Amino acid sequence: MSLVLREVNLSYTDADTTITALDHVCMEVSAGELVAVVGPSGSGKSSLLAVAGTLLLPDSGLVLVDGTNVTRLGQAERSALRRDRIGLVFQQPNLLSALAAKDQLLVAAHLAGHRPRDRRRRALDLLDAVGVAHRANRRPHQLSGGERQRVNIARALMNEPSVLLVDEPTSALDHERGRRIVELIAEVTRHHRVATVLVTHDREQLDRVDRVVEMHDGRLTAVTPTPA
Ligand SMILES: Nc1ncnc2c1ncn2[C@@H]1O[C@H](COP(=O)(O)OP(=O)(O)OP(=O)(O)O)[C@@H](O)[C@H]1O
Repeated sequence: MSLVLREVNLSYTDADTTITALDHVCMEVSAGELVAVVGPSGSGKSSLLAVAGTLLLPDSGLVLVDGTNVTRLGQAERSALRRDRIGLVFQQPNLLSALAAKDQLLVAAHLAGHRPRDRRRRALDLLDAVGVAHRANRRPHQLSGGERQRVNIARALMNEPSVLLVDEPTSALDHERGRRIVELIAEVTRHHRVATVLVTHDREQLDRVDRVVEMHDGRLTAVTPTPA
């Protein structure tokens, strides 16, 4: 199992109040599986991704990435694991404004220590796979919103992660472009055998996912099969 959350609890303390964001959350995602997380605003979806992505440590419970218990790792080890095994895609593609599309991917691979020749070939292959090879030399402001999100997805795959965490990737896109991005995420999940968690509020885009889980008040309250 690529990603396992077991009895995960997370709370935020704000002045004199404590907000429970994750309440005994359990989840398992295997390689090549796409799981969607839906739920109302404030239900804990982004907190779930932050914990799964090792950006936040839970108050209690286990988070396993490829069998490694991340809650036992020090900060440097956790950063290395995040860089090497986890791909993150956020709502707004956080691309570097000065760099061309292919260089966004090369920087990610450089930081992970991949050989220059390998990383150049992989970057171009990935841009081709997500449909923007013809935009490889363009900078973010020269790309459409959909193209930026495609580059973002390609970059997240650059270091061959086991786990792909995607937070509302279609919120800045129109319906048709959004649908194509979810299709792309389904394709890369299968092709690259990543365990993908997709947070979305758009229930119309769930026909390409393997499973849907619902969050309410920090709890995973329902697990539904893919709509027919
Ligand atoms: N840094 C923080 N400090 C205090 N409370 C927080 C913090 N981040 C989130 N929360 C609270 O934790 C709860 C869960 O928030 P979270 O962002 O995980 O929900 P969400 O389902 O992703 O919401 P949305 O769909 O609006 O993005 C909410 O009550 C939120 O107000």
